[in-house]
Amino acid sequence: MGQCCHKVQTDHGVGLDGSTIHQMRCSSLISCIELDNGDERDGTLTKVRYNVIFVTAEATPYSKTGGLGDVCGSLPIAFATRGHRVMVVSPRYLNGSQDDKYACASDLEKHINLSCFQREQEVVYFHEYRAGVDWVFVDHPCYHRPGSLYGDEHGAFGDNQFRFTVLAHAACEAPLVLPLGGVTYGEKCLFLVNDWHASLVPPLLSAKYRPNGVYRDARSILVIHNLAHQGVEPATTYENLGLPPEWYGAMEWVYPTWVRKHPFDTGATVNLLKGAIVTADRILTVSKGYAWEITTPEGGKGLDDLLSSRNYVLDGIANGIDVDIWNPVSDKLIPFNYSVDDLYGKSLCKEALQKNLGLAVRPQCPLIAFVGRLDYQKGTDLILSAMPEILQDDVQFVMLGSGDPVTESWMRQTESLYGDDFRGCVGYTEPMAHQITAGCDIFLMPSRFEPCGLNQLYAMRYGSVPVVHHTGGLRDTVESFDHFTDEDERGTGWPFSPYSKESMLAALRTAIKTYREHKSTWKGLMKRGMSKDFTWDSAAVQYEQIMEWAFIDLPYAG
Ligand SMILES: Nc1ncnc2c1ncn2[C@@H]1O[C@H](COP(=O)(O)OP(=O)(O)O[C@H]2O[C@H](CO)[C@@H](O)[C@H](O)[C@H]2O)[C@@H](O)[C@H]1O
Repeated sequence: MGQCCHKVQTDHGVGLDGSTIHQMRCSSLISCIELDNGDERDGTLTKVRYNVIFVTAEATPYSKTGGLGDVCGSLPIAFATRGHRVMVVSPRYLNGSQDDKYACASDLEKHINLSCFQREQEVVYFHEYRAGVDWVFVDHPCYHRPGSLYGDEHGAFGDNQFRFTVLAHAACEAPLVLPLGGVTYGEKCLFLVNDWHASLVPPLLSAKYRPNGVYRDARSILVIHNLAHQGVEPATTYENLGLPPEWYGAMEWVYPTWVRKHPFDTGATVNLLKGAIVTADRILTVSKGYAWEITTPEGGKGLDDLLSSRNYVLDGIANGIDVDIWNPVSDKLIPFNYSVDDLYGKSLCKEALQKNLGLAVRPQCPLIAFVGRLDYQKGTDLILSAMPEILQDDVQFVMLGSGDPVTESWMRQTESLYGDDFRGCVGYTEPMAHQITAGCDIFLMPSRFEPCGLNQLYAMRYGSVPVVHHTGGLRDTVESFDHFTDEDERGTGWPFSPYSKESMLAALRTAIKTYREHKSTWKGLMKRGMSKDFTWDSAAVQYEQIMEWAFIDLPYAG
């Protein structure tokens, strides 16, 4: 650790509850965390310190397929900055091509046997202490294989239930057995379990640990980043989970009759996310809008009744972003830096992007971008169907993403058809994502549903004006601009509704017209977006409130 910028420094001190404080404590109100680049980050200290255990399948910079990785890579650091003791437990994925990401994580030489899948499964823990956070990686041969985190070119891995059952069991043991910095986290901790991959943690606390007198002082919060993925497997796999037989009801989920395949199909499954919804002490989603949507039949993906029945512990907190990584003032991945007070660099970024993509360098031509996973959720079908009409206008359009093979080949075909105006970059790299976000004028995000969405936040921070479907977190984070009523003083973009090609085209046309004909209005939109507070700080304060409530209530005991 480097020298702290403040006066008093207690490196690896001992907290009120006897646990080790790794970060520098500078005064009673400010804490200071050293970041990867050597910079320090200051934060206001929390009033109550918690031992927080994030359990997640992804955490940048180690692993990422989407927004879950971004959130679990940056929110833990925000918590640590506020004075909490924070551990992140995720798998140690080795796929042969990016294994160096774990190079700084050392083997804790702690071999633990976990009881699941009818035998003892041995795991080992690796650990890196970085930016005030204990990053703990669960090592098991099931995480060592080529492909992405959840599958390969043949589809999802067939043993994902096994892989994430192992993760949940290992995460439950970690606070008890790992003396990080010399002291374990202990039983009085708060598990923040993210999505279905980590969802077995709350049932394990309730069914396995608490009846044996362990974790009676712990609490769990389920954070739903995406309800579309629930970890559903045949009911016969229940015995693999390492839970007592009498807890089957908490995990069971029965498909409605119309989905069943044949008359003897009972529809019975085990659903890991459902198990967590039943047993977690609190439930959070990543925006208030999505928290409401998942209690409706349209947005509940079959779990709306259950979620409604737990409405009193359900809440939404919009994500922040890593404002150090996504900062146009200092971003090293973009060719020119700029700020809200000096936007000249943005026009240079646009020029560089046009050159880089082989598009005509035309400063006045509106450049529209889409960056995201090519997935049903992201509404790429709307873009596909509207593209001929979009390109009738004098605009340029760039798409970056990978995923659905049909959309990928459509992107290649469209590029060969509309080579002058359209670029379809199949794949995903961080430098390309940053360059497109900085270089475009209009950022299109027509997601069918969007729990929070990060790309619209990145876009606004980079002065690119979002046009989004009016749903979930997009509705919560993009403030609608209306030049008739707002007199150019409010609004950061154009949310459109309903979900249709026509309404998306109408919003895009308004954006294009504003860009072309109302330059000062456009600048206002850019500047208001860039000036918004996207830091994790306000989200972290809201999380603390939920944690406080979780500890006031008795834990879920069945
Ligand atoms: N092909 C690709 N491969 C790898 N990375 C890619 C990629 N395409 C895009 N990305 C990147 O992944 C992130 C996507 O974040 P989002 O929040 O928009 O969506 P995602 O649906 O993954 O996350 C879910 O979780 C987040 C976090 O809570 C919610 O914001 C969101 O609504 C919810 O659907 C961005 O950093 C983006 O640039």
